[in-house]
Amino acid sequence: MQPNSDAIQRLARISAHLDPPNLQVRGFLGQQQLEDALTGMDLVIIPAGVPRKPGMTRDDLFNINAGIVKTLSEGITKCCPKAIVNLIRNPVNSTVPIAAEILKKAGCYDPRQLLGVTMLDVVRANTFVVFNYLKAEVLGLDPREVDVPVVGGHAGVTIFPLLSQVKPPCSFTTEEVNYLTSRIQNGGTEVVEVKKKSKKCSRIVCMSKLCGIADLCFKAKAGAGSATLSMAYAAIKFADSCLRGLRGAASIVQCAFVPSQVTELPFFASKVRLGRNGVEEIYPLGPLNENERSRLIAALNFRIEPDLLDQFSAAAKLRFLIQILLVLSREL
Ligand SMILES: NC(=O)C1=CN([C@@H]2O[C@H](COP(=O)(O)OP(=O)(O)OC[C@H]3O[C@@H](n4cnc5c(N)ncnc54)[C@H](O)[C@@H]3O)[C@@H](O)[C@H]2O)C=CC1
Ligand SMILES: O=C([O-])CC(=O)C(=O)O
Repeated sequence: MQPNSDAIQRLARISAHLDPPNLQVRGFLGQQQLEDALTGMDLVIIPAGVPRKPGMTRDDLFNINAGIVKTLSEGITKCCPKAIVNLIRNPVNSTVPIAAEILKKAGCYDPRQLLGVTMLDVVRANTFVVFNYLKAEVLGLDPREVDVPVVGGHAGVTIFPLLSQVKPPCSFTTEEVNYLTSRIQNGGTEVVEVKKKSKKCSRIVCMSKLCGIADLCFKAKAGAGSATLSMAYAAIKFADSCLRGLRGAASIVQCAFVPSQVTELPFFASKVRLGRNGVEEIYPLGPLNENERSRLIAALNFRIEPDLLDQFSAAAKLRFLIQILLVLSREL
């Protein structure tokens, strides 16, 4: 649904019931109110964009969503150049570099302030690990304490759970690692796709039944879009961490897709420490086991398909996209 101004005002009125009582909720609509919406902001969260349909990859959204990133990033450079930006819109792996180029062009790029939101991968990873074989219960762990770092990016094999670094320490069989990795990497697709009776699905449903969560995650949207409520949860969790960092809280660590020197890729999701300036510290990958080392090589070698390159060249008529091509060619 494209919201009209009534819908926006209704949403703002409903959201005004949220606590704390001094919270102010205001609704803005369209390009003409963009500056009013952005002026003075410390944190800008960008979920606006088109979600994928069954059969699409996140990269298929590039051409549509890149334009929205451009408009909003330009608004940020004008109205709140010091704001921390949380980019949710897909493809995160490409929209973050686009935003970086636009911010650079406007002379207000601070790599500490641009964060692609990969929190949903971590939320999924934590949940799947907790449910998987009821390990948390068996081991007497508090599920809230479980923390699975997910690094790399936010698409397919670039979503890279570090299962050897789960806290509190857990050990997994090779079968469990394969199952969990695939489930975490395909979490978004699980929601987007119409349920198929494939062998893979039956296996996962069967394993889910073992964990008492029979079929909960399947056919969730069944062709009607992508994850919304779990994304809202992840977005709030991540934004809250950014805000606590901005207020000076210590030791706020989350995973995010950020400008990076951890690998040779210019952008990479890692554990980061959040603070008054946004990303204060990017943590190295830490010790990887043999399996993770080989999977990481697969993720780093991830290439865009030739037909996607054609789409990129078509879009390159626009000047900002030419800049992105340069970034992507360096990245890929
Ligand atoms: N980073 C992540 O983990 C996740 C990212 N996503 C991405 O978030 C984006 C939004 O997904 P949903 O919320 O499911 O879609 P949705 O269709 O439910 O909502 C998108 C909203 O964006 C607005 N919008 C569309 N074009 C716009 C424009 N030009 N300017 C301003 N607003 C515009 C629409 O009016 C709508 O309210 C998609 O790109 C999706 O792939 C979704 C889930 C997880
Ligand atoms: O899969 C999608 O299109 C939406 C998304 O990024 C996710 O749910 O992780």
